[in-house]
Amino acid sequence: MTAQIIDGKAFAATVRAKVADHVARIKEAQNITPGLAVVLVGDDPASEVYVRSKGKLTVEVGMNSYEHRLPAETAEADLLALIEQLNADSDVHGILVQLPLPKHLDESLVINAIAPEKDVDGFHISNVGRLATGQKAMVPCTPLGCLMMLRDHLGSLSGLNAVVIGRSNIVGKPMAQLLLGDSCTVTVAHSRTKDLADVVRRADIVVAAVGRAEFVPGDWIKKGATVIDVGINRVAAPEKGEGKSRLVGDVNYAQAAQNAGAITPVPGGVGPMTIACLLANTLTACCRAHGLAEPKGLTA
Ligand SMILES: Nc1nc2c(c(=O)[nH]1)N[C@@H](CN(C=O)c1ccc(C(=O)N[C@@H](CCC(=O)O)C(=O)O)cc1)CN2
Repeated sequence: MTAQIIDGKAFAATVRAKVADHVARIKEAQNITPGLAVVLVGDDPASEVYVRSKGKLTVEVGMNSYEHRLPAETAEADLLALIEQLNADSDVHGILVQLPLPKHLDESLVINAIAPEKDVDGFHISNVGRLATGQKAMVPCTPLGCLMMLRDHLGSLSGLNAVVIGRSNIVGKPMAQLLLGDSCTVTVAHSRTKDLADVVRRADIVVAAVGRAEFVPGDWIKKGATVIDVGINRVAAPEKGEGKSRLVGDVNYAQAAQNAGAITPVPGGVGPMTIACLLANTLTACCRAHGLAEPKGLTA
């Protein structure tokens, strides 16, 4: 069997088109433009790229983009004051603080300072609790993107065995909650899971989010399973020339594609869905703030 490729780049483009369509309609009917504020502290090169891309795509879907770039040595009190100001700004419907933050800043304190209804990353403790208890929440973008791709590929997920490898607060735990919400039987596996290979071999859905290059070999994948690879790992690629590198996921793609029914590639799988879902969440936050109907198919 050679797996069907789940093209996250193409799917993300369809999500952004739906967002753009809905934004145009609320602009026309309500004279409201959703606004997203992105805060970048420091000069981490990867974060720079992601923030630039977020700003560009926000404008492309017709929303207002507000970028706040602060120096790496910014005091915590100054960052909290900026968040306070954004919380109070009615033109700003979504606030995102790009992670990771410089070491001297307390990530939890900063995230929990964002008004929960503007927390388009879904990392605020109140959104975490709401998702875990099945209440309306802002849902973290990466797991939301994975869920959208799974629903699009499989239709109903009800009754399927799903394994999430990785238990991070940002991906593993919310992913498990979302799969439970769609009536999967969910196992959350991690580095201390006994007989991990056997656990994965029973799964109809495998979500790999361990952050270790090609950690999951192909012979762990059940025939016909759907594999969602969240990992983005840069590894040396001497075959491309001296000092060159390439991106790989947490799954050995070439091997897994022999067994899986469908699989997301890296790059071009889950990654592009993260930003598409950020835009979807900003639109959702705007609709909730103004008591408007929420966009269909763009939330959990
Ligand atoms: N506040 C947040 N910080 C971070 C998040 C987040 O969701 N919220 N996620 C990551 C970074 N990230 C978005 O911020 C992100 C990562 C990767 C991609 C992506 O499209 N990757 C491409 C490959 C890119 C490359 O060539 O290097 C892909 O997978 O195809 C988008 C967004 C950490 N911080």
